Amino acid sequence: MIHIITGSTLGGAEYVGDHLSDLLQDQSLETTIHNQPALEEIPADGTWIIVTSTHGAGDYPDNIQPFIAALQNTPPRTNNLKFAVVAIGDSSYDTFCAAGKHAHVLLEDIGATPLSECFTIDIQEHPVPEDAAEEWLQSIIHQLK
Ligand SMILES: Cc1cc2nc3c(=O)[nH]c(=O)nc-3n(C[C@H](O)[C@H](O)[C@H](O)COP(=O)(O)O)c2cc1C
Repeated sequence: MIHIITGSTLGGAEYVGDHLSDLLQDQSLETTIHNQPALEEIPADGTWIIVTSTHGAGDYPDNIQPFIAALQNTPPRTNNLKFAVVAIGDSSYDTFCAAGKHAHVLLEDIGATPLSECFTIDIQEHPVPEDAAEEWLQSIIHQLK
């Protein structure tokens, strides 16, 4: 099972999560989308794809903050957990994609196995972030089958 966990304020990261889910299902892979992620409801095995934007001054969107805090405070066993992070942001901020970059390091710190580097999408360059995310997915999808 591939769990798609989104952090979004304005909906953009949620759209990217929906698009990745559709593409994965087209390849007969099973997905569950968590737009209000709660750590206790998401098994720490299989694959997590975290898709998060950055808000405030390098902060996580509100909806994903409790999930991240729970990961920090009560990390699950991650021996069987692979992950990838898609970070969406705007390069006009000094804190470009800070939330997604933080999530990537956090998951590595708690022992999960990365499937790729943290993938950043700059909305200045990619006003439709789904397209960049789709291209990225093609580069890692062989690891998900
Ligand atoms: C108030 C505000 C603060 C933002 N702060 C950052 C930031 O610190 N770093 C960054 O990379 N992008 C920042 N952004 C850009 C958003 O991450 C970007 O617009 C993203 O596409 C929003 O995705 P969402 O619709 O999922 O919330 C900010 C946007 C807003 C409106």
